[in-house]
Amino acid sequence: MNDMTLLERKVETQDIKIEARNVQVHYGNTHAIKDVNVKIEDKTVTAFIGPSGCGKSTFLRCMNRMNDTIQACKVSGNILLDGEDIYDKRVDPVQLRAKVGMVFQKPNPFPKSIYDNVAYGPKIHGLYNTKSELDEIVETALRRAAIWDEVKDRLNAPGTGLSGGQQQRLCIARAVATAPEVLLMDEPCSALDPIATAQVEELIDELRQGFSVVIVTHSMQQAARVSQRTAFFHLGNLVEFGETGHVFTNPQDARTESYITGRIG
Ligand SMILES: Nc1ncnc2c1ncn2[C@@H]1O[C@H](COP(=O)(O)OP(=O)(O)OP(=O)(O)O)[C@@H](O)[C@H]1O
Repeated sequence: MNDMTLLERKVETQDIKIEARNVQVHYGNTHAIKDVNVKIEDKTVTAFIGPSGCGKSTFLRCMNRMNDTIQACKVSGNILLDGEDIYDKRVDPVQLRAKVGMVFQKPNPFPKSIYDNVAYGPKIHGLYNTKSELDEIVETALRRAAIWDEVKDRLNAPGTGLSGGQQQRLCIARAVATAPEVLLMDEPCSALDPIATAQVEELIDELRQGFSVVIVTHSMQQAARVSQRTAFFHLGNLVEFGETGHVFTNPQDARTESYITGRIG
């Protein structure tokens, strides 16, 4: 990794999209997230890194209340989206997840056509009036996910018939179709080959023009390639958070240094 390239890749400070205040997560007796405070910027890619089991996915799932579906999971503290607490009783988690979309580790298209995979969200959220408006939403989402040219002639074919990398870009199109403001990605490339990984990484860089993107990754190279901010978690603590170049070349905490130099993890 080229230190200078990383240090030179400065980013402007953007508006804060998500702010976590004193967030704690327990699964029964397991204290998975310990008093985490962090500000996630808009139009920025933030990478969550850290050893297995440190709480990266748990914290990611807090940001669109995916943990609500896990009975043993208890979340406390506040997570604010544009200043509004997403755990407020008045917030509908289904509406929230349209605003804060998620892409999972394994591509998981619905057993439906390519078109219907992307149209699903706009349909349940009533985001269009006419069929031609829906067609446009589907095309725009597929273009944003850099897969339109590969699927435009077979929109009625099943999504599950695409290659792994294409399926993952279809899932990104599905998430993008509800016009989210934040895109959460939990190891989105771990099931992909190097070419598909490179395509998705390029796409992540484009998506940040329109969204705040948060990505969990086991690959420090990937974090360095795609993100402008990096958060290092260790045993449920957010140990270090800052500009990616600085976290990788000049870590402030000995635990971060040990991890990035391969001594822990
Ligand atoms: N559904 C669950 N039920 C009980 N404990 C859980 C559950 N999910 C996660 N945990 C525990 O919470 C802690 C954090 O797990 P989490 O999956 O968030 O870590 P991670 O950093 O994403 O790990 P990995 O990199 O291996 O995916 C671990 O101790 C894990 O065993």
